[in-house]
Amino acid sequence: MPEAQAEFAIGVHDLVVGFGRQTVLDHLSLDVRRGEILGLVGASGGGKSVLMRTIIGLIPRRSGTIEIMGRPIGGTHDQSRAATWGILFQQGALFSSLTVKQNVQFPLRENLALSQELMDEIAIAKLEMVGLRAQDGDKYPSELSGGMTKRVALARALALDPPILFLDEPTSGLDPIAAGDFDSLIRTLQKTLGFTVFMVTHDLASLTTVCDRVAALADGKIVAIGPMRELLQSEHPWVRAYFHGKRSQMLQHEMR
Ligand SMILES: Nc1ncnc2c1ncn2[C@@H]1O[C@H](COP(=O)(O)OP(=O)(O)OP(=O)(O)O)[C@@H](O)[C@H]1O
Repeated sequence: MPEAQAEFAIGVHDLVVGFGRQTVLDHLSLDVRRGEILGLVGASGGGKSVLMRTIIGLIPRRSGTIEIMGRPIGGTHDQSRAATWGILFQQGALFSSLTVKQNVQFPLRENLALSQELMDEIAIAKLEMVGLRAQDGDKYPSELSGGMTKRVALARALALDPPILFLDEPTSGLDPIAAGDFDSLIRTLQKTLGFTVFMVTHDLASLTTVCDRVAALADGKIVAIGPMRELLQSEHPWVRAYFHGKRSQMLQHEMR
């Protein structure tokens, strides 16, 4: 199907992934709609990162199909898809020996042949887009706060204007104010640019305020998916325990 007609940005069908004798994802199916922010929750060690890494081709699958923007993708890393998604890994994962500007320019250098002048302009535009200043571009990662590091990583993930953005626990390690600011930034950019977001998170505030839908991963499968208010009604034991456990109840009460 041509990209313009694909209803789903990501379509995962009957996916099986494992390591040795361990099966992590067991006939898992999941559709991510175009232009939505989908949050993925699941137990620690339940396979959230494995699912994300399999979708982007970093982990081979045993069986099942994966479609990105209506096109099937291969079982291993597919370089031609580099401009289709941007990724923000949990720790930001910036190159410590490169300046902020060089980090943001990295995907441009890898995938396009642009003049240095144009790359500088793009890098500054991307930094401003994520709320940083042009002069921050000359700093090194060690000179940045946690919130700034995430923003630089986001600017780098969006350098090639990808239609899909993968976020792996984007607010982990941030204080509540910085986390809230980062959530708002994601929401604003998504509304403005219209990309699709696939976000792994444990952050109840992010799930409630940013995600259009939330998917719950348990026993290697998606056991519930829908807007947060529907997930809160789910009868699945793990989903109930997750959202109605003592800690979640306390937070939800505080968020009211
Ligand atoms: N490269 C690998 N080789 C072998 N086992 C792996 C590999 N990557 C992940 N696993 C295993 O797959 C399972 C799922 O791991 P995964 O990192 O996806 O969990 P997660 O849901 O992201 O957890 P967390 O919320 O703690 O980050 C774990 O048992 C883990 O040990």
